[in-house]
Amino acid sequence: MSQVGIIMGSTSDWETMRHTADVLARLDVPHECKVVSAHRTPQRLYDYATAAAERGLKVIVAGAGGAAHLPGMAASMTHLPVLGVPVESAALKGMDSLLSIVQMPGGVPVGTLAIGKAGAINAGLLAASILATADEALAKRLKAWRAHQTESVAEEPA
Ligand SMILES: Nc1c(C(=O)O)ncn1[C@@H]1O[C@H](COP(=O)(O)O)[C@@H](O)[C@H]1O
Repeated sequence: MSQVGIIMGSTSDWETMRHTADVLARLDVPHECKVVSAHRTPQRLYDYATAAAERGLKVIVAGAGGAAHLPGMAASMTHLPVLGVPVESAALKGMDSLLSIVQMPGGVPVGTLAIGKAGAINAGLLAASILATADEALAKRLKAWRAHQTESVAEEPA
């Protein structure tokens, strides 16, 4: 059963959001990936967000670009933690996505990550960290990931 639901506003977001899926796969965290849009498929979003907790999901990662209302609207319909990834847009380089996601009204939180690939990677890691608070084996895998990352940073620039 999937623990993390990765949703995105369009198939065009996959190039970014695949990094979230990749991190979760490497950490052996069961997850699912769906295209769901607040704007284009509002009923699909309603059905997804309202059923998410019952289906056993623990965290939702929502990526969207431009007028990125998807993470906030998902958060409005579930008590699960929602992590928002601002996808880089062509016109405004993702500043529009970032500002659409980050400035939520008090009472409906979205944990907002950085624009683009780094945000997508960190959303996967953060989702895993949340799950690891109740999963010792996953916590060990996350610690190993960090250790490997530390070891792989070169001491010399060239
Ligand atoms: N921001 C949203 C939402 C939403 O927030 O519901 N639905 C689609 N989109 C975004 O529109 C951009 C362009 O989509 P297309 O490439 O399909 O034209 C995508 O980055 C998507 O996340």
